Amino acid sequence: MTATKGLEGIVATTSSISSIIDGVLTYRGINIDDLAENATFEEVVYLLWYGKLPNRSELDHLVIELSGYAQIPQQIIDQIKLYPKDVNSMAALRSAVSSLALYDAEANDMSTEANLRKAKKLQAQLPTVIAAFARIRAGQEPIAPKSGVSISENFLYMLTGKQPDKVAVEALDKALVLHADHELNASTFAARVTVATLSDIYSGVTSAIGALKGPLHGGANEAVMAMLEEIGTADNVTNYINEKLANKEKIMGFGHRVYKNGDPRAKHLQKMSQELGKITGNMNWYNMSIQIEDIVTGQKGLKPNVDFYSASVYTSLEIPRDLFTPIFAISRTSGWTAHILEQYENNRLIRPRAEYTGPSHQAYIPIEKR
Ligand SMILES: CC(=O)SCCNC(=O)CCNC(=O)[C@H](O)C(C)(C)COP(=O)(O)OP(=O)(O)OC[C@H]1O[C@@H](n2cnc3c(N)ncnc32)[C@H](O)[C@@H]1OP(=O)(O)O
Ligand SMILES: O=C([O-])CC(=O)C(=O)O
Repeated sequence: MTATKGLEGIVATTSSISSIIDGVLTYRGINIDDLAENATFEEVVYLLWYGKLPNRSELDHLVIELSGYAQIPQQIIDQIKLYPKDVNSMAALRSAVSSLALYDAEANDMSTEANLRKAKKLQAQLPTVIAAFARIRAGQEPIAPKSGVSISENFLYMLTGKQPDKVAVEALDKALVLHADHELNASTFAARVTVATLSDIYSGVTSAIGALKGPLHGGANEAVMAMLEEIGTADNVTNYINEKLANKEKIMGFGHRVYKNGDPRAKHLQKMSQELGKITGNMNWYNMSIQIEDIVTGQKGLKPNVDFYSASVYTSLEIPRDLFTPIFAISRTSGWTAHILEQYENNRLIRPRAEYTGPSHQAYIPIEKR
């Protein structure tokens, strides 16, 4: 038995949800470029769950259904109020989502209908949890979700208490479309491993949130913004990046396990970053990002991934830095739950082997002789 470090190149499951073939990403066979240009997030959520695009009435129904599930139990709000004010936002989300199961009477109902319903509740409630967390730590009361409104609009409304403008809603919605699913990424794999024991969907999504939190995965978008803030202005970019590369440090938001010639999602986020920079009148983050890309791609051949330009996009939307990864989780809940439902449909316990590298033939030494 020989281990493959990081399971690189190992095909661990079949899936009909999303594919990355020759650098092209599709959801249910539809190119991500088409979805980014044309689809709303709810259309993509429907596509991932049901395997086809919704017609008008199916889409309208899903928007109403999701907004109908968006309210979170008072006990979750009370619990968030007890969290330390400076707690890590992904740790808060992980804890709150785990707790949602405690207040769902069908949390352990494993029927297909109950699991789809719980996928909808999770998709609807994550944005409410994150907005409530952000307001509570700022000393404000949480705002209840509106009914009949899209996830993007509702999230920005619950976060700020104001009706968000159309540009912001559309930008967030496109970002959610772009982050919704990505084959067998680490957090989706974590979700599938968890539910393959026939554990419940809340456990699967909680595992996934824990995996997404890390800076080698979803946590990179926040790390990118921390880097941009540390650099400060375009004048400092060259020295900063050259020094990092010389020290063999990783530049967050670059590189990918699967894409070696570039992440097809990055160009959409780059364009959004530029457009939002023009609208807000602050091109600093975009200009710095372009300069960083030139140096990192020029010197290392590494291309930006989905996390790189999403950092400046969310900053232009005035979203606090530590909500970037939770927003990724809002989007990826659609993919996680689609994969969990697919796993249940054709389940087998996921249990690989390890190549043992420890000592062998060791004698047991009685404790008094050690
Ligand atoms: C949504 C997402 O999860 S997208 C990914 C988000 N993560 C990041 O942006 C973090 C930065 N990037 C990385 O750490 C990596 O590129 C990963 C985790 C995305 C992929 O990792 P792997 O496929 O395991 O590649 P690995 O880390 O082994 O890198 C291979 C080589 O490229 C280098 N490299 C990879 N990424 C970077 C980077 N961002 N900056 C500098 N060098 C890099 C490594 O140092 C390594 O060099 P070496 O062979 O000289 O040791
Ligand atoms: O697929 C991966 O390894 C990481 C990624 O880009 C994603 O999850 O969107």
